[in-house]
Amino acid sequence: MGLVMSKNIEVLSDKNALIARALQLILSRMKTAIQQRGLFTIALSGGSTPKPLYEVIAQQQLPWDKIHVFWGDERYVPPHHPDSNQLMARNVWLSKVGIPEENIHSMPTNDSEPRIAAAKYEQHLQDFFRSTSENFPALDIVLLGMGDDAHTASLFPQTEALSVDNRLITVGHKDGNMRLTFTYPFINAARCVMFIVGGVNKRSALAKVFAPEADNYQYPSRLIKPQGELWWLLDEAAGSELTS
Ligand SMILES: O=C1O[C@H](COP(=O)(O)O)[C@@H](O)[C@H](O)[C@H]1O
Repeated sequence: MGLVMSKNIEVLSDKNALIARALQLILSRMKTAIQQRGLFTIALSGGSTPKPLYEVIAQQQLPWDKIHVFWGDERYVPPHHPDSNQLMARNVWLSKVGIPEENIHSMPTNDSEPRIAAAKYEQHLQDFFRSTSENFPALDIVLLGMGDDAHTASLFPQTEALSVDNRLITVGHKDGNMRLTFTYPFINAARCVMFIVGGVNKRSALAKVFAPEADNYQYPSRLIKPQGELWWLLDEAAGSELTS
């Protein structure tokens, strides 16, 4: 595993400033990716925090045919279920722009066995990136959130998913509910990993994630040490104690 290239922590004044900064970084990395490689790949996070970001991305004039959207995690529910991460992104962003359906790489959730769905999505990624099982593909951006238990994607504290280091996708679970998730080494292979974290309820988890020593299995966001850029974008409510 290579060295972490750069770690950037920014505390923005409020949620609007947080979203504006995330948008600026995404657009800049998108421009570079399209200039250098002809396409831009991004993995989305779910939950509530990124919704206003997706709404504002939908308002941009972008080369949609060159943009490929994946998900870093998904709740194991049908695509129209209110908990579905892809449903939220489709409703506020993807259904509102001219992105080709084949550029939307949603996680499959229709197999009776989530393990089979995880293997299918992994194969889809390997085929798309033309990588091999020894070679983890690098997305241009992996967007992440963080729960108040320090989980990220669907890598929850003290779960088996945290020890999977030889796959791209595995099965996670929260309170007995199954999920699909990128594994931590796959996230770490990205060119840029961007956490977007807001709200006072995230403060104590952030303190543990940034502590010089703490249990990685109790605070899974600590496992994220990408080979490319690492951004922690925080609003004042979440991040003020980190800078004081
Ligand atoms: O369950 C999830 O939660 C995290 C954090 O969500 P937030 O609502 O606190 O922003 C999210 O990053 C993850 O993708 C999602 O499945």
